[in-house]
Amino acid sequence: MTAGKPIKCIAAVAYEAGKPLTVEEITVDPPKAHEVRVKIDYTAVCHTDAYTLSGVDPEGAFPAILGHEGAGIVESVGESVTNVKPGDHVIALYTAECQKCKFCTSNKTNLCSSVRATQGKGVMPDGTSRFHNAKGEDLLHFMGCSTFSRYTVLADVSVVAIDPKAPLEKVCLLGCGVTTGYGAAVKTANVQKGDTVAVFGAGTVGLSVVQGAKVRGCSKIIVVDINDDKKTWASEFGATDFINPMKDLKKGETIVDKLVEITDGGLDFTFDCTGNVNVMRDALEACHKGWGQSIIIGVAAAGKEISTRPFQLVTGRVWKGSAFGGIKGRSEMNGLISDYFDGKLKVDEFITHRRGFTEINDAFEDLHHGDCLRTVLDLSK
Ligand SMILES: NC(=O)C1=CN([C@@H]2O[C@H](COP(=O)(O)OP(=O)(O)OC[C@H]3O[C@@H](n4cnc5c(N)ncnc54)[C@H](OP(=O)(O)O)[C@@H]3O)[C@@H](O)[C@H]2O)C=CC1
Ligand SMILES: N[C@@H](CCC(=O)N[C@@H](CSC=O)C(=O)NCC(=O)O)C(=O)O
Ligand SMILES: [Zn+2]
Ligand SMILES: [Zn+2]
Repeated sequence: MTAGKPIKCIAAVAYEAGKPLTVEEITVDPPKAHEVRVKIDYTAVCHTDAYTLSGVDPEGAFPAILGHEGAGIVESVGESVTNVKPGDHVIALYTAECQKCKFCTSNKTNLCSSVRATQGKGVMPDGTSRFHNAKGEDLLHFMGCSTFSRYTVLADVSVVAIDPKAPLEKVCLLGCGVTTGYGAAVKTANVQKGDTVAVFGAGTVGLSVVQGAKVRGCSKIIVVDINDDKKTWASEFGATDFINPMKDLKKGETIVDKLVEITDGGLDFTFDCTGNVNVMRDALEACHKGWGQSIIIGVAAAGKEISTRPFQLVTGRVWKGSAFGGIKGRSEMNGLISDYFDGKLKVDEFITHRRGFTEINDAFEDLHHGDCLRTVLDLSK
């Protein structure tokens, strides 16, 4: 009934950096060729949404509809869409997978170039927006997803159909945080049985690295976080040790000294899940000489740069990065859903808060409290 027509629906609009979102009625245009319109049922708020809203994202532009950790049901598709159909249950993918570009066919990366340039400018691949406010002004898209709207339009390469038995109110988390951390451990780093691992930052991303390391049988999984309240979670997700650098170090001792001491020379793998460039340096320098690898996952603000003595790299430590855990969304998401059904991948455990969509600004507040991993918003409320 709605196919081919504009839809009026509720959305949360970020009009200005650093200001609360405005929940209001917007108009969502029908999908054009190679586009899909999705009714979003559930979305979580990721730290990256808060990062962009704060104004420190070099790609952040306003007014925009943020949100990228969402799941819903396809309402209609534009011409030439073959990978999904109306009624399919889908997860939005901020890392597209066209399966044709130089990146997708390289078998070296999950980064896809098909829509990334326009995605970074907040528009659809044809350079225009599908969102308009009541004044008729265009609203920008975000990360190719814009899940903070009851209806959104995505490029077909940015959508994956999933097993309809998967509960959308839970697996929406596979749209970012859980997949990112888990994939960073099992794909980007490809940690192995017996490896030693340190994870800096015990949010959803860091704790998902921990569960990946546990699945692979790593011998030591050390979580480093400045908040003691994260200790119980760390242990529940599989950490063997927890260090709070604010209180667990001797006078004059650094976190690098401590980690190197308790691991007989340093770790096989470390992961930054904080976005703090000083932590990124510590994570690299805590790696074992000769082979230790440090994976940067955290997103740092505009203008921030990483540094270390080149000698750290000369002597065999490796700095790597990971986006969306190295996971190719369209090819590999259903594998993660199977792991979830088989009890190998924890997802539900990250949902500490649930709210109606109109409470979205409270969900951003939740992020700043130590008792929150993810708040899932119900778009029907
Ligand atoms: N590369 C990618 O594909 C992706 C990157 N990200 C990025 O990953 C990072 C983590 O995301 P998420 O887990 O959602 O975020 P959270 O904010 O939930 O987790 C970060 C954790 O790090 C802790 N922390 C802060 N400073 C330090 C420090 N100096 N040393 C140790 N721990 C510290 C925080 O403690 P406290 O709560 O007390 O501040 C918090 O527990 C973010 O930067 C996010 O933008 C997210 C998804 C995908
Ligand atoms: N826009 C930022 C970069 C933000 C960033 O690094 N995003 C991550 C995902 S964060 C998800 O919560 C990512 O996958 N980056 C790869 C990409 O292609 O965007 C900036 O310009 O610094
Ligand atoms: Zn995210
Ligand atoms: Zn591609």
